[in-house]
Amino acid sequence: MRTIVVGSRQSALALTQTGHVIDDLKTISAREGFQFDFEVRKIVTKGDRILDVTLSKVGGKGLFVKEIEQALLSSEIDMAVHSMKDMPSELPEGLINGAVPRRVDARDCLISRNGASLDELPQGAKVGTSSLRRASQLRAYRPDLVLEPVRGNIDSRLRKLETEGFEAIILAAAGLHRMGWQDRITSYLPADISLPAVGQGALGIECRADDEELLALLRLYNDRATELTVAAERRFLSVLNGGCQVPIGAFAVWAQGEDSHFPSGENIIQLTGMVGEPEGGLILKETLTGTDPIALGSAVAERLIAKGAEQILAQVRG
Ligand SMILES: NCc1[nH]cc(CCC(=O)O)c1CC(=O)O
Repeated sequence: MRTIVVGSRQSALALTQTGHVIDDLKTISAREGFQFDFEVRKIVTKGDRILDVTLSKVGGKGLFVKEIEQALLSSEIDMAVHSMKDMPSELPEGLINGAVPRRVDARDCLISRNGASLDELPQGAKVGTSSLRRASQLRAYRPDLVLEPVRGNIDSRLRKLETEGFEAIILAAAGLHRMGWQDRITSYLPADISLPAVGQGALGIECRADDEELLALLRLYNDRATELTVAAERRFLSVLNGGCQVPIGAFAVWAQGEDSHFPSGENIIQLTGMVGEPEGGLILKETLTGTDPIALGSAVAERLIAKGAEQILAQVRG
C-alpha cells in the first residue's frame, strides 16, 4: 500500500475540491485494484499570504502554485489539485498535469443581495469583481454599473456582499457548486455576456512526470473531452501571452458533430475567444471550430491579433 500525499492550499475551496478528487480517486483505485491510500498536506502559498492585495499588482496567478510545485519536486507531496484557471501555462521541468477530470459548469454567475438578475439591477448599482475579464464584459453590457474590486476566497467575497454595500458580486459557478453553495446563485451569466476564464470549472492534477505508479491511476481519471477543450483554451491564452491578469476569456465545447468539413465521428472542438478593453468600450470575439486543439487555439488567437488584440493587451499591461 502506497500513501499518496496530496498538497492543498488551505482555502475552503481548495480543501473541498482536493477532497472530491481524493474520493473519486479512491473509487477508481478500489475498482481497478490499485493499492493506494491518500493523505492531505496543507501548504500556505505566497498568494494566500497577500490575499488583500489586488493580484494583478503583485504578479498574478503563479503565486498560488510555486510553493506547491517546490513541494512536488522535493517529494514532500506527490500530487496537487489545481483550478485550471490558476494553473500557469508552462509547468516546471519534471512536473506534468497527470489528469484533467470532467469539467463542471464553466459559467460566471451573479449573486445579488435582493435576488435581482443582471438586467434587473438598479441603475448605477455597485457590483463586486476584481477580474478585468468580468469587468470588461459587464461594462460593455451594462455601462451604468459601478464595478469595484472584491478580493479574497469565495467565502470572504460572499461575506463582503453583505458587509461592503454591493448589490451583487460575480463569481465562477463552479466554485459555489463544489462548495455546495449553489443556492446562493441568483442567475447564470450566458457566455455571450460573460465569456468564462480559460479553464474555468476544470481542475488539473499536477504530479511528478516520472511517477508512473500514480500516473497509471490518474490516466483513468482523465476526461478526454475536458482535456482537449481546455487545451484549446490554454493555447489561445498562451499565444496572447496572457499569463497574468488580463481581460481575456475563452470557452471551448466538444461536439461530435455532423459538420461536413469533418469526417463523421471525429472530435470537433468549437472555441470562442475574447479580448476586451477594461472599460468595456471594445470587445473582440471570434469563434472557430477544428479538430486539433493546439491549431484551433492558435487560430482563434491569430484572428483576434488581426483585429487588434495586442494593442488592447499592451495598454492593459502598460
Ligand atoms: N480566481 C480564483 C478562482 N479560481 C478558481 C475559482 C473557482 C472556479 C473554478 O474552478 O474555475 C475561483 C473563484 C472565482 O473566480 O470565482
